[in-house]
Amino acid sequence: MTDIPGADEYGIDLTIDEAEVERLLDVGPADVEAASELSFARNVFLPLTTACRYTCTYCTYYDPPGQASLMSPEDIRESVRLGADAGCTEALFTFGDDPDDRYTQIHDQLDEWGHDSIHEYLREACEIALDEGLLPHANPGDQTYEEMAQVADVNASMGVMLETTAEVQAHGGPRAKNPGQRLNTIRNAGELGVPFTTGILVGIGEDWTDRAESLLAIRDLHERYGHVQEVIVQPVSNNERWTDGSPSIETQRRVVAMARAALPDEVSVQVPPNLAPARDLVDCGVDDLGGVSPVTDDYVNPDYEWPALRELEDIAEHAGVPLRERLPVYEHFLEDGRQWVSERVRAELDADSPAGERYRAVLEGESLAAD
Ligand SMILES: O=c1nc2n(C[C@H](O)[C@H](O)[C@H](O)CO)c3cc(O)ccc3cc-2c(=O)[nH]1
Ligand SMILES: C[C@H]1O[C@@H](n2cnc3c(N)ncnc32)[C@H](O)[C@@H]1O
Ligand code: MET
Ligand code: SF4
Repeated sequence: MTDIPGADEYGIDLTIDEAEVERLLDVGPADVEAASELSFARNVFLPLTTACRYTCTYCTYYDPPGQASLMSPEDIRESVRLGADAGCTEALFTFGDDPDDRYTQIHDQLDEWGHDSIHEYLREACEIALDEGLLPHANPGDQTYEEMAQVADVNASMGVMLETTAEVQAHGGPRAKNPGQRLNTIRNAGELGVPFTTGILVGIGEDWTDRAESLLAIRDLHERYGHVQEVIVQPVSNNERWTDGSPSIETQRRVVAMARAALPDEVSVQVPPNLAPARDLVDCGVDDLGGVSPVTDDYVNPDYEWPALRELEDIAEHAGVPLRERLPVYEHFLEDGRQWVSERVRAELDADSPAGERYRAVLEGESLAAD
């Protein structure tokens, strides 16, 4: 057992070995191997709703009740079409947690469009993306098993950032994220066999021991289910609500090395190239640059523009490794004999359609020239 807040409540029983924590506290950039290639995905970002039950102090994304918006099915279709035309493969749905819970106007709007819940609407949104030629990757924050089960077969992969196992001020107040509930979401994905993205948010008040413990918690869940495809090491970034700054380059180098040392080889370590100094981190074990968009902003961090493909190539060149485009679901999940990908998604990958051709070109490594 651990003392992670909320872990008992959700029946999360992790084995975190003190000696492993100690080992990770000693790891630095010199102790890990640099990756032999860098991957990235081309995505379009769909901020389904700005309503959120939480009020994280670093977050500029959420709007208070009364002001929050909901993308319409027409908005969604227009955005995914733009993305498909620009050669993207991923529809990234990231939005506020349980928005219909606290905001009556969101609930009423969903009701008007014939939906009982945000997850029912998310299902329709994912169907639109699949129809228009993109593979959905949804991160709706915390999800119960039933909620995730409602959308699992229309997603190529899903995600939620663990952020941290510690209780921090930044999540404070009456509407605080609960680490137990986030771990429960990651476990639900494992139970449902959904390829999963998670990560830690660095610089929100956690200490080094918390970072090691968070990474070991992710490793423990991955060891049980084999479903974690990547772990994002995300530095918190300044915005109009958060002015406490980002972690230093030295801290980021050490935490990336710690992530690489904590996780098995098949789990990628991702840094977002718009928020992190990727060039200065590639020798610390980073092997993925995440989803970058040629058509939409990073709505979570709107002040930080996506680098162009050319800049990603520069980062890879600086590291002396090839740059490779990937799909939102990592390739080993497609090859594995287990059913990681639903019939619905598999049909799109195999389809005799322009989208099917685009997906296969990415898998065959023939995509970069198309930019
Ligand atoms: O554009 C962004 N993409 C984010 N992504 C997208 C990510 O870069 C890609 O969607 C995945 O690598 C899959 O291709 C996230 C995905 C998750 O599952 C969890 C958290 C994030 C966080 C961000 C983010 O802040 N901004
Ligand atoms: C989509 C993910 O974006 C992260 N997120 C929210 N606000 C910030 C910020 N200021 N800087 C960096 N990441 C942030 C959260 O961890 C969320 O899970
Ligand atoms: N609300 C979700 C989370 O925090 C996803 C978007 S955050 C801007 O995980
Ligand atoms: S980070 Fe996610 S959960 Fe926190 S307030 Fe922003 S949208 Fe909500």
